[in-house]
Amino acid sequence: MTAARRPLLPWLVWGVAVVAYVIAVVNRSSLAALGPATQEHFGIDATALSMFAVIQLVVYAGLQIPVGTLLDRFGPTAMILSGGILMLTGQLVMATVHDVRLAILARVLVGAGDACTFISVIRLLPEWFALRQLPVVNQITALLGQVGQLISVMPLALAVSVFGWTVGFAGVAAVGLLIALIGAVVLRDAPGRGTAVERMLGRIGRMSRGARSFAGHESTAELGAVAPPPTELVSIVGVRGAAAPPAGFWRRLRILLRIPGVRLAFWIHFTPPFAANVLLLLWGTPFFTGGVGLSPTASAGLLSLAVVASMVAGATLGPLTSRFMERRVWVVLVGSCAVMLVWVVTLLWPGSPPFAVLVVLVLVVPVGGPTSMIAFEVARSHTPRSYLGLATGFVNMGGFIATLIAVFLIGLTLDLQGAGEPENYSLPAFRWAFATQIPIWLLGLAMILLEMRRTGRWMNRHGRSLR
Ligand SMILES: N[C@@H](Cc1c[nH]cn1)C(=O)NCC(=O)O
Repeated sequence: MTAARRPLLPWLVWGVAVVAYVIAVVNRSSLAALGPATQEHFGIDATALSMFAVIQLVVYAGLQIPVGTLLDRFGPTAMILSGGILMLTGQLVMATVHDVRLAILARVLVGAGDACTFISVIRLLPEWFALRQLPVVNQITALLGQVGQLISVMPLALAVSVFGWTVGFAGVAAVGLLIALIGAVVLRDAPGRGTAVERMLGRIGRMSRGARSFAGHESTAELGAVAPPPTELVSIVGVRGAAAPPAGFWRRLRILLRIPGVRLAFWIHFTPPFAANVLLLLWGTPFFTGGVGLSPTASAGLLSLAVVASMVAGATLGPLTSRFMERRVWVVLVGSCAVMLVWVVTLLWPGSPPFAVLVVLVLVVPVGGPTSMIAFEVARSHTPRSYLGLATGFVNMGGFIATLIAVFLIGLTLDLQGAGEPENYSLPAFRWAFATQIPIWLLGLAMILLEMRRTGRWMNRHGRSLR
């Protein structure tokens, strides 16, 4: 095999895009290990502190559709770089202010930059990798983001405690600036397209012009706004209205939502991951310590095991869904049912669930995170190329909406039982609270089955086979 048949540039572009995503995760979780330091720095209570996290999540989820629209207009490189600049500006504000209102503005900027990054990276990959490689590359991308979460928190907490608040956050901003500068000279939307610097100078370099992707197609730069489907992106012909002249935002959204495969992808992102997010983001520690009565150390051990289980599942599911692409929606159904089943067994266990059952719980529930990545594969198979940014953003909202609903219902159910404070936590109260996840799974599973049938009929009509 010649060097020309094994292009290096896709790996280089992917490497820089992944580092940009890891930095986004570092920014996202930069307050995770700094709760007390943040309270002291701004003089705020725990409720105000939790507002930082909630605002950031709401900004992230709320911006997915606008960012997806901009992604289709300006391309992944511009969006990844803009995201990086927004996040580093947010961290510079965080580093320098003492006013809590400005700190909230800083978190809004960080949330907005974060919202630009993941879906842009996911949108970039089909331009550089072959259809069979994508499930693996997508999973490794998400998996490395998790590593970022694991390794970023400690160094930042250490930097803040040794060098102080300002230097710690300015340091994060400096790393972000470095990656943005590297991104400006490495990232390219597709083979044949220039880097950000080349486009600014109006001169596309030789490396960019001669670039080849693993997708086995020549440069897509000369193709029209809507190219043929070289990586199983659906042809525009199959989508009513999409071939019309450039449409406004609402019309584009309506056209997209008429495609059953896109709706199927949304529910695939909605159903499997929320239970893992609920455990890891908020309710894991209160349940294990206040509900089951474990020590904080045992509880932290279980949550760390959950992160490892999620990474192992990602590394396994990538090759599996690449090999059995035609069965990928069944993988989602089986994965979601397994997550629900293990929770039902834990909730119905007579008395306090033994440690072994909790170990099974934290090994199975996190599988939902990587399973939800299949949503992006399904979305890509059903979306015209010029709508793929919007579709990716729309689909990426699914898991976040389900997580916000579950987190809210669990808190509400605890409050309604008078068990909303740590001193009132009890196992029966947590049983009812976690049982509120069941209707969310049932809704998601029912919608997946419904949209699967509709997608099947749509595919028959348009002579397509991959669901
Ligand atoms: N489904 C998650 C990614 C994931 C993979 N494994 C565990 N989680 C997702 O969509 N993430 C979006 C993001 O911005 O990180």
